[in-house]
Amino acid sequence: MDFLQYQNGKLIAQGHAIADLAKQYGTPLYVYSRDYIEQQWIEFDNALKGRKHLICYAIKANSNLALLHALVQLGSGFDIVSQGELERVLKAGADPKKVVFSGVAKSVIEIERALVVGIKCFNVESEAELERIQMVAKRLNKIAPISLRINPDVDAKTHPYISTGLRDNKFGISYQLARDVYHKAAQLSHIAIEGIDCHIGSQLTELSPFLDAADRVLNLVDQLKNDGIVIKHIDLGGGLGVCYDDEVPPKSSELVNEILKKLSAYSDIELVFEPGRSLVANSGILITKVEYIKHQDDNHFAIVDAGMNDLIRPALYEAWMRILPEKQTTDDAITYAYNVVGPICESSDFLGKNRQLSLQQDDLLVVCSSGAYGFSMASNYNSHPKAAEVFLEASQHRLIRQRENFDMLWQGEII
Ligand SMILES: Cc1ncc(COP(=O)(O)O)c(C=O)c1O
Ligand SMILES: N[C@@H](CCCC[NH3+])C(=O)O
Repeated sequence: MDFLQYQNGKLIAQGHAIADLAKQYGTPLYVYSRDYIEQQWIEFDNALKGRKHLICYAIKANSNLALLHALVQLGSGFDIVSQGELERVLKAGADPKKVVFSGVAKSVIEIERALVVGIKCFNVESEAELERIQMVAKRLNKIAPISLRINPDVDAKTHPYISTGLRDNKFGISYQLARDVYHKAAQLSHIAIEGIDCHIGSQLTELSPFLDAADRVLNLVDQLKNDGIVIKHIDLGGGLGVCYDDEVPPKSSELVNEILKKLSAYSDIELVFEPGRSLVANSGILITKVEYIKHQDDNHFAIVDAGMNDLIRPALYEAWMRILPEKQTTDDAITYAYNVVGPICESSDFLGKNRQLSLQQDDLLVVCSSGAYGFSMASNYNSHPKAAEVFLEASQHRLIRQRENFDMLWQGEII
């Protein structure tokens, strides 16, 4: 991670000592570099210069309002999957005309709200959803802009839980049916066909699945053109992977360049991307404190104050995330192969296994690459208040979400 390095044996994030951040804000603590996020967004955007385009950041990756506001200021659009996410982007100051709405289960109320605020487009995931949008739009006397999310049946070559473009996945409309559903959409009085969409999965580390999916989408665009159905934008979703360990995913500019080559004959069509992880994962760290060390039989446990309630990726996908000690390990240090485990009463509650570390009680550890699908997937399981979040902005840092207190834990409950 570019913004983390050791100086005089201490871990520093963008000029700030991890130990000082932990002291000021407490642990567990999420810290994000605003500069890093802006840099990723600008690189993506620059690669698309000269082409009509929109980057719709997928806010499920990290939906903190300060982070969203930073992207609003850059001119970003947003990909949302619920009314909660819609309200978040509006609160952060987003232009609804730059918001695309994905997700397989849009309710009547969600559709109504999106129509009232005037979003750019619904990414429709089933024929039944299309009918519902028509029904709601007719009642409100509005025209609903739509894309069909195509399930291209392409193997994203990623973890099965985060693969979304295979025929057995619940997402999108099957490639074989899509043309007929477009014909149906064209007949509906309160539907305006705007685009076509696909998103085949997350943490993709190769270009070929993106290109295969794009081929299938373009094939459909051609067929639809022959049928007299005009597609104004192509949305190729998100999914670009990041380096957690030794992966070498394509850069956003590489992905964009290859896609632009494919789309050279379609220069009048706007290009939309929905990156999430690639913009934010490596902007973020989770700082946690060692509560206890336990050497038992052949096992060495570092029991820390952050668990699967704060960061569920290791428990859910056995995801490997780099863990760095705040104090740099010296050559003569005695190390053990630690399982770094959290406070939660589940055996799957670990942040990392078999990590060679030299540790003592009260030491700090940093879980790298936790800017995406970290806090946004956090829960209050075992009644732990959620962690605080901090933004690093150039040489400053500031709180962007206060640590939850106990009153917040039972807010809304009735005895
Ligand atoms: C529809 C849609 N768009 C975009 C994304 C963002 O994906 P990623 O964070 O892998 O870029 C997702 C999540 O996988 C998604 O479901
Ligand atoms: N939560 C997943 C990514 C899911 C993407 C959403 N479709 C992860 O942490 O890798």
